[in-house]
Amino acid sequence: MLSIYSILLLLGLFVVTIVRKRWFHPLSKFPGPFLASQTDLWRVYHLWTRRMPENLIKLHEKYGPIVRYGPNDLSFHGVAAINPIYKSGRKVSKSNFYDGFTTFHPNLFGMRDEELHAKRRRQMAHSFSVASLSQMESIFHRRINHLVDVIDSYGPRPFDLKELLAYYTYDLMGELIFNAEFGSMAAQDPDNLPPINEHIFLGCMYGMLPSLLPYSMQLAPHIPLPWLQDLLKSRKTLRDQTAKHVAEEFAKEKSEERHNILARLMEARDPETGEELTEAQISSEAFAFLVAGSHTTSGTLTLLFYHLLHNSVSAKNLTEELNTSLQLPATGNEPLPAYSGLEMQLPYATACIRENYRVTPVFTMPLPRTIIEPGGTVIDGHHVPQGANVAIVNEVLQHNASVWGEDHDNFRPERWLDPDNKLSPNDLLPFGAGHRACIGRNIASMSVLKVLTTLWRRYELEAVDPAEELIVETVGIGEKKGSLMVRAKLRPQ
Ligand code: HEM
Repeated sequence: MLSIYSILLLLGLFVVTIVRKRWFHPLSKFPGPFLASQTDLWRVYHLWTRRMPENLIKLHEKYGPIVRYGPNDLSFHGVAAINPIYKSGRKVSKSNFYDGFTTFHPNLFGMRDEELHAKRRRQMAHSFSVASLSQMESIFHRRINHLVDVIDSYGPRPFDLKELLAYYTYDLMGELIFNAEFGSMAAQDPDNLPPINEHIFLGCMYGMLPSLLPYSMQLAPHIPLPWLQDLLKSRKTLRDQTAKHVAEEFAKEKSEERHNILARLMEARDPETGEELTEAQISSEAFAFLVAGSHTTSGTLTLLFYHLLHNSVSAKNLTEELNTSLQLPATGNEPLPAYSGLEMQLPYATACIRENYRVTPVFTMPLPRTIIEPGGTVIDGHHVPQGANVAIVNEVLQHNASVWGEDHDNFRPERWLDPDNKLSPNDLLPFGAGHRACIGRNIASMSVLKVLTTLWRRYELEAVDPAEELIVETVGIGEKKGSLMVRAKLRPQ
């Protein structure tokens, strides 16, 4: 039994800890919810609600440009914070949040060692360039034509566009990365898709409780929660499949010319040292591509189609632009136009895509950086001490009324085309910023523009429920809640 003195001592320690964290902590001058200043569990709870970005937007409206949303964590919502947080080189580094994503081997996304990252990025960058991807454009076209065939097969019947886009993206990634046929569009069975968002959820959960790492990762297999065990099993399956595809590619004769990311990575050399990537490194990167690139792209496309299907002005303007600018027969599986130069040719479609990234970005997890500069640094006019974690949640930045106006909640592509109010795409962060920005953005951009133009040009799409309200749920990656049921009619020639 604890004596009364021990209980009083524990109580005293408890109170001292609370007082210290709230009033004597290096971040105590920054406002925020009381509970957030005390425990990381506050953020875990908000992640669990699937509404973290919305809640952070409200907190910024209440507390101003900086919110202390964790004991050692600050969220910023001003454009002026982008450069010091994401573009100041070695003054900051990825925080221990990212350890939640590097379960076995470090990969480009999760690695915190900046030297290692710089080397890996040098080795990989060329494989993701537009020039390199242009040689793989036929893969995009094959996958889009398969999507078109499936939509055609529905005739006047309604179908879930969100689901088809998920199959399209997953199969695209399979062929683009591994030259493999994942077959999800052919099967049209959602159970064939790996639970990628759940992987992200688990990664964010681990990462938001960094003091429990690595115990949480070691304990997880022993926690008898069926959903957790299923998730760990499917994560292992995906990892094993990835390793198998990589091993197969390594076993192939090197003489034949191959155009896929894996083949490119096998040929890749560090331009400074000539060093190659090992099979284990490629395997862990390929796994990360599937996780980082599949649902992000299909989720983005789903939201884009939702906005266009529920916004008659934008829908009409887009139809007009595609009819006049795109020299494409509306029907038939003719070759799709090349990506290069397409954005310039289609300013309205480009504005729609940009506006979708602004109003409903999918990569909504905080992207925290730790200040490593001795003496701290100045962000948006405020001194932040060394050791603090600082982040911008892109949805928070992109719903800052002082930047985007009072109508920031509305999908209005015209805002990007207004010559009197020049907005800068650099003030958006859908793909992050600086040297850790998305390496796969060219793949995503090609997919989004090609799928949008092909489907919109070919079909008159109609939402089954034109009054459906949009709900986005986010587990670090956001997605439209529920299905996106549509009907498609071939446009007249
Ligand atoms: C619409 C689709 C996509 C979105 C919105 C997106 C968003 C992002 C964001 C915001 C980051 C920065 C994370 C940070 O600062 O911590 C990132 C990084 C990354 N993304 Fe993407 N991404 C998309 C598609 C892809 C694709 C298709 C791939 C791969 C095939 C990919 C692979 C990666 C990798 C490897 C990183 C880490 C880069 C580094 O740290 O050097 N992403 N992505």
